[in-house]
Amino acid sequence: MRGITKSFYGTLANDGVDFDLRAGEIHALLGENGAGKSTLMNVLTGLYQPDAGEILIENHPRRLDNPAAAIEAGIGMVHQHFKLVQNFTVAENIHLGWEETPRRAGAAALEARTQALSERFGLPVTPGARVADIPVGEQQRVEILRVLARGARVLVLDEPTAVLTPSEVAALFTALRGFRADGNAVILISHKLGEVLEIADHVTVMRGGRSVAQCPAAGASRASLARLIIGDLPPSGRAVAAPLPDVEPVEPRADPDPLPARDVADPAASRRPSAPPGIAATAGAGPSVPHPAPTMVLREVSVRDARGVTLLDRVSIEIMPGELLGIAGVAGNGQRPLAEVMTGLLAPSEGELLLDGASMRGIGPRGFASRGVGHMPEDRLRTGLAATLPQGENALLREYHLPPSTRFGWLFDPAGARRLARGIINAAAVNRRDPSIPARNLSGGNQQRLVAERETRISHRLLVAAYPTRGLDVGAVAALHAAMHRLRARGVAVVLISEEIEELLDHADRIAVLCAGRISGILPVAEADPEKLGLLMSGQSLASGAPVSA
Ligand SMILES: Nc1ncnc2c1ncn2[C@@H]1O[C@H](COP(=O)(O)OP(=O)(O)OP(=O)(O)O)[C@@H](O)[C@H]1O
Repeated sequence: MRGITKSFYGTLANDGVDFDLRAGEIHALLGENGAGKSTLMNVLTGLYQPDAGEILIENHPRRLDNPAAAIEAGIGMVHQHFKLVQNFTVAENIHLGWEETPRRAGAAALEARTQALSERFGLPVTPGARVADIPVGEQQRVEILRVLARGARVLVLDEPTAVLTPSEVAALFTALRGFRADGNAVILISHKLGEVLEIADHVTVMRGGRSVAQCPAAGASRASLARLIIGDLPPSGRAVAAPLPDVEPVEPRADPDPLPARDVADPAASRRPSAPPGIAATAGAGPSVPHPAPTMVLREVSVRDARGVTLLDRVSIEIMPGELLGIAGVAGNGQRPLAEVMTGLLAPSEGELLLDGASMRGIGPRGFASRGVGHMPEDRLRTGLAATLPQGENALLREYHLPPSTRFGWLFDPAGARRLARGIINAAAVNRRDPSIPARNLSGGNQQRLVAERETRISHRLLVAAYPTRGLDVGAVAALHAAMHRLRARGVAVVLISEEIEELLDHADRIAVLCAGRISGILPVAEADPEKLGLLMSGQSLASGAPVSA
């Protein structure tokens, strides 16, 4: 790619980018949120037309007017959000819209062809299974097979490991190495520097819409890559907006209803970050030390979906003030319903949920929010944001009915609302500060930053954060972890749902493990290690190694 320039309504997303890819390499494309990585790849795969610059394939200029033209030229991309038809089988998805699909072929023939492709590329799939019924890791293999089946020689992957378990990551990397050994090339967009060092041959770093460094991966370290990504100086380039000079800093929303003194005998003790009371209690605090009341209690909470399938099965947890509770487990084992129950989006089918000792029955998400419960959902674009609304309105979603968006408790104050929205956007460090930009036009990482700031602001009792660092660059990950610890130090309870054991061991006070909708164990972090957590995640109990009884 030579001198690729692409702007959106005055934002220069790519500014004269040069990018070289060689046959037989895995090339990592790195850069902070909003640096222009996805835009560059969307140009390469024919989704966007560059304003200037050209693409050369084997030294010949090539116009890629649409994704079909890119596929024709041997370039295919697997996006972060999969684009499969959930109700179709794996074989049907592979053959959909493919000109080599034989006419009038029955299901058996398509499945046999799929099986052959699966073996050829070393990507195991179940040809006859419905996509909705297979795990995310397999859905990703289907997406990759779709691209490879069409003869791709360049495979572009956008944060492919964000949704994979460690063993799925290992299997993916084996397949990518095989693809490389056949003389093909892979471009990998990633924020996970450890993985980049493990798999990549070459690295290109983007900053502010420009390509600022290329180097071999051998000899690089996490620290050296992080420095190239964030830079010693503030990010340069016109794609990154300076903070708005006229914006006053906004304070987190104050707790309108602080805990009465009798609930917390010694507020200082209960809110001491280094000694979360949940652990102090199990460590044998004497009977004379009054225990603080838990912030949230789930008692035998079950959730069933409309078809009667059990999503959560008699979950009991107490979350203490100032405690960071990690939730480990393979995604899809009840994380989403658990987060939704804790934030009022789902009502328990059975059991009881208490916040600060009071039943939350019949109280919806807005009631949870106004009592100080924030939620960073796993699906930021569909659940966390109104994608087509301006980012300023998205920033206000939790506070549009409160001052300074309103006066006298009922009168909407447009100037106050604008001030607050701009303050939130600033504090979120979103790279584009114009409040009128639709949320969907922010880069993935910047969408996540906006949700994080909006939700931590209102979390004066509890923050439920599901996979909150997905898509964030190294600097933003550190900022988010710091924000969680600040909440914890103020006595706010934090629930961190993550698939990354390291993240949980580094930040949590206790770790609960979800497996098949049940809590298979809860460990103080001092007693947890990857092996024990792995056993619990697969439904074994720690004592006997036997499966947890149903
Ligand atoms: N369709 C669009 N309309 C308007 N602006 C866009 C559009 N797509 C991207 N942008 C802007 O272009 C810039 C670069 O975004 P891009 O998605 O390429 O970043 P990225 O490096 O992939 O970031 P991330 O790591 O957060 O995914 C951002 O400022 C973004 O807001």
